[in-house]
Amino acid sequence: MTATEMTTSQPDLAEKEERQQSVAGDAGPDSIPASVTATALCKEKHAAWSTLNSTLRAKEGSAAERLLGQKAQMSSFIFEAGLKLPRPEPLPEALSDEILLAATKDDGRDTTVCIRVRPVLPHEEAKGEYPVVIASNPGLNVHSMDFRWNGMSNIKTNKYEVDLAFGPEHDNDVVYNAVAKPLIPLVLSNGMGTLLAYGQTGSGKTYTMTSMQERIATDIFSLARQHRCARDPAYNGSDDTGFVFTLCFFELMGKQAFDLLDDRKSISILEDTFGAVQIVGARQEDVVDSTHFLELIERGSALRRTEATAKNETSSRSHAVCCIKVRNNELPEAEDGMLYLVDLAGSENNSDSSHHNRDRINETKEINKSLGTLKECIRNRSLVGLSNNHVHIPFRTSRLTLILKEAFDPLSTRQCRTTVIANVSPGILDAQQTLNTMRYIEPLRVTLPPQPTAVVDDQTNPATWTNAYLRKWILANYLGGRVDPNMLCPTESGKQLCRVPMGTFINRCMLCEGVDPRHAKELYLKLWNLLIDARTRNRNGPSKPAARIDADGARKASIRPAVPGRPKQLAVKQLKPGQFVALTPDAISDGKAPIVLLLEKRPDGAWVVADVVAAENDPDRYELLIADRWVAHTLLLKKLVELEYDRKSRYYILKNVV
Ligand SMILES: Nc1ncnc2c1ncn2[C@@H]1O[C@H](COP(=O)(O)OP(=O)(O)OP(=O)(O)O)[C@@H](O)[C@H]1O
Repeated sequence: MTATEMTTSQPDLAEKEERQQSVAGDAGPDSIPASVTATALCKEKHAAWSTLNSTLRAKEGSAAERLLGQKAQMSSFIFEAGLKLPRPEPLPEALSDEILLAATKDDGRDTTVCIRVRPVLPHEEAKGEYPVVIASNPGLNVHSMDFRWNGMSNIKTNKYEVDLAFGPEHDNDVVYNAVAKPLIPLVLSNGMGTLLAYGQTGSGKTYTMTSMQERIATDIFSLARQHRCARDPAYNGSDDTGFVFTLCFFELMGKQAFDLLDDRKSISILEDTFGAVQIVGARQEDVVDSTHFLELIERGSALRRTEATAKNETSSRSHAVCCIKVRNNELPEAEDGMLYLVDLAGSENNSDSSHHNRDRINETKEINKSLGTLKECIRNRSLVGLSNNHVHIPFRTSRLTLILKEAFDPLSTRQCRTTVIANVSPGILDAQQTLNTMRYIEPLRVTLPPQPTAVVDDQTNPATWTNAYLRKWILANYLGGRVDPNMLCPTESGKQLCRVPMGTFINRCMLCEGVDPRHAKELYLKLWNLLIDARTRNRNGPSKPAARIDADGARKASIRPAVPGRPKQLAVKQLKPGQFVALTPDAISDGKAPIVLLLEKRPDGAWVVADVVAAENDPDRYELLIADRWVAHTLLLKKLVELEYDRKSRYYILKNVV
């Protein structure tokens, strides 16, 4: 107890004793009634508590001030230390071809991870802010202060590897040509391209995304014209390119979505029974030319919700999704190409959001949660090819990842490419947030093991072909090399090309001069015949005849020789598409697919089926591999089984054997 505390507390004690005596002692005529004394005591107690509270509050206040003072000291210390850093070397303004080639090389990955460091802004420079984030391709160096437990500190350089790093010297054209422009040909040939701008609030996401949108608005029409020119020598360069572009623009805030082309009307993001994602109620505008495209983007951007944050006066507090659908009128059966341009909401850390009210704190939590799910989906999608175990991709957890589902779905038959541009502020005061951004994006860049180049397992099985062997086969096998592999399969392996739908395949072939749809279809069927032969061989053993597909598309079943006297297993007339059927034991060659899903009955009575395999970690649950199709003779089909789809685990569960 301190001296001052002693002086204030001793009279209190004396008074208390005196009072206790008067309450407990002889109650004389002028003594205070017990009830009155109790009230007085309560009042006094209350007064003592409030004194104590105000003393504590004063102490808290001075502690907070002291903390603020320490923080200010720390900032100036960081600035001083930053000023001692060597000035970064200016980077060349254009990225060399070598760097671009290395970043876009075919290494089997569907995701490109880039970083963009914006310049120090004039108001930051006025405050003495100093750049400590330096792009040095293909990586990034972040200098940060490292504080030790003993009070010592030094400057630490954190190195990160990315596919491409853009510095303040690189303008929007350099960024666009390297990351966004390559997505347009993919989308025109029915693929799906996704461009995501990620980063801390105020790091330049909207600046980057707006400039990408402006350039895409011009180039998508000119590239469509070029495509038409290459296909049709009689084309006169008119606006009728055969492609129809439809745009919708909306923002996502937690579980809510608002249409930015229709006065922020509330819309719904739903998955239909076929698993396709529908944006219900959103206005979809057919875009006629670049001016119209830009007008729509401007209209939508003006309606985005913004709030002031610690780092940005007009921070976007939502994910803005601009979706461009490309329909090819010449090939109506092909899937529509999709281009998603997503300006993600700015990530904020705890200190940035410390002055927010409850709603804003919840909003920040929602944003960070959806960004976490996005990261998990991108990373797990890259891990699918690396692991033998089932890799869970939680794309249904947030609306954003549900919309981009196809980019993460390993069973997607479309060619997909995702590019993430992580934006960072260059200053020393943002170094911690920059490190957080790097920690977020670094795991997205999964390095795949080197693909075998010269070794082809089985020259008669396209599923085992590398891209190099596939190219060789196309050049050697088809029309004296008229189909250009750069158009048909720039990066795909044999297995990936077999997953491309027929419409898309034909569309890609027709981009080559002198190839008509009939030739393209023949090539598609030739590849599929090889694949079906190989699959059937694997299943039935080497001596069994294989399934065939005729030029008119009709499949002939692989005929498994009937075993004499074998009892009839199943009333084949009962069979309908959509039923699950267990196979006979000798049909299950490797024990992997005990059950199949009936897809389509061929004219000769055989069935096109898809494999249903037991989950790796749970033999009672099954997974449908819709892309693994083959033709099964009815003699291979043993019993009807009932499988129930469990939405929660996304597996099928065996209910009953009929
Ligand atoms: N590469 C750049 N060159 C010049 N200025 C830039 C660059 N990147 C960003 N800026 C400027 O930085 C400021 C913040 O950028 P922007 O609004 O795009 O940030 P943001 O990441 O979208 O922020 P938020 O998430 O809060 O919306 C703007 O004034 C913008 O003009």
